[in-house]
Amino acid sequence: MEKYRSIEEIGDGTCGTVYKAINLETSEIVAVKKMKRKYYVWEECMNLREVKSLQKLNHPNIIKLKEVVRENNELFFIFEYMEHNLYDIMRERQRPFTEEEIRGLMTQLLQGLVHMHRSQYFHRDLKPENLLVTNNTIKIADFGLAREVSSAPPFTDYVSTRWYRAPEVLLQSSSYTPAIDMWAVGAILAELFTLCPLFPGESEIDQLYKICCVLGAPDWTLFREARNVARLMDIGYAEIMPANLSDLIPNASSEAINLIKQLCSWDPLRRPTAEQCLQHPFFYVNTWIPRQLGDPLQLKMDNTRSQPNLELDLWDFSSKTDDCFLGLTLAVNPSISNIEMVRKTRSRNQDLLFCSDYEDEAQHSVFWSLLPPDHHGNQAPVESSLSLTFSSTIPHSTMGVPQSGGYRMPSLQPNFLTMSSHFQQQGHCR
Ligand SMILES: Nc1ncnc2c1ncn2[C@@H]1O[C@H](COP(=O)(O)OP(=O)(O)OP(=O)(O)O)[C@@H](O)[C@H]1O
Repeated sequence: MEKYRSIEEIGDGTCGTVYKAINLETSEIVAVKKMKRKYYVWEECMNLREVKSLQKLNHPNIIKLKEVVRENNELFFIFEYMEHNLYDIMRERQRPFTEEEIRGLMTQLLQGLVHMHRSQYFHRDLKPENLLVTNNTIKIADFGLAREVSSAPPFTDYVSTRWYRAPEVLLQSSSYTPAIDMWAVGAILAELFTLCPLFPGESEIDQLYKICCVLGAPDWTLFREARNVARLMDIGYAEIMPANLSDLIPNASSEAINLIKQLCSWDPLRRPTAEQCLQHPFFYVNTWIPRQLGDPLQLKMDNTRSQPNLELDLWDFSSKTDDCFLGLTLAVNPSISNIEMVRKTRSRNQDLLFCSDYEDEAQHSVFWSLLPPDHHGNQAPVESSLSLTFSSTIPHSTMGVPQSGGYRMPSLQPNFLTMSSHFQQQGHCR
């Protein structure tokens, strides 16, 4: 890692800490993700989903993995650097995005997804934090959970961010499809309009409940797992009527509302693919006349937007060794359900998101706050240091000698480096 000097820490995720760094040989600014767990053998690194998937995915809207370096049993991913993530952009935003801006972002996201799904991968953890943005270009990042479509179910090792989690995953279906990414796209699309998450569940049950409040109860004749909703939530789910999405997202055009509705379908089979989305009229609207914002719900510009907790599904924890999260010791348990059922009063409308009528009583509504609370072995001796370069634009260092444990991929060019503690000396790495 001696050719990289870290500049600042820019992200701290579940699997790794991300630093902005400079390549001293080329002066290129990069993002270095230092994985939190140790990696003692090179094969283990190359089996990581992030490596396996990104190595195959080459698209302008998918983050580029330039190099993988293992040094002192620590693993570093070198990515192209992006200036922002969509979460920060939304949090800091003072005014809503225009529909034109949203179209631009969504088109790119969908194009990246078309490529990913066509390449037989699905992401499984799409969320605003994993969408990186520089100069209006958006790129999908964090492939730590990516899976091959063809890989055999059951998929029991799923760890994703609750607010963007598809109902079939919440309902513990063990064989889900790329349609779970499309659900997340629907939730992100809605959020781009309101700058607030559409389904800010505080626990898995609360998550399902909030989905019910917006979509209404699922039709179990069409969607097999739907009957679990009633069992899990201990409610007569048939009584929950859908909310009017146009009330929840008053600044969205009818085309946008229609697309969100399709993407956020209970039944994964009803969700459009990324390719189909790009054909949706939402992407062909030239002019749009904003609707009157006279609804009880006013769009709340909320800069104190919080992050969802990341949950580890500990009872379903995979025994597979290639999962980056196996090294984690931190588990955040789902918080208890905190559904607030209040009477619909004008005075609270600014802070509350209207959800749906409840139990057929017109004056009763279910709300949740638009201002959720903030929550959001011994070291083995040094044996080798090596890296793989994924981009031909990076000059290869030829220092050092190949180690016997070195792993060579047919399509990649190994780039062996001498061991160095230079990167760690910057005081950023743990
Ligand atoms: N290439 C990059 N350029 C700039 N910032 C980045 C880059 N990659 C990641 N980041 C920042 O670091 C954060 C964490 O990165 P990443 O999601 O890859 O880590 P993680 O440990 O897998 O996180 P998670 O907890 O979401 O699984 C991102 O949300 C983003 O803000």
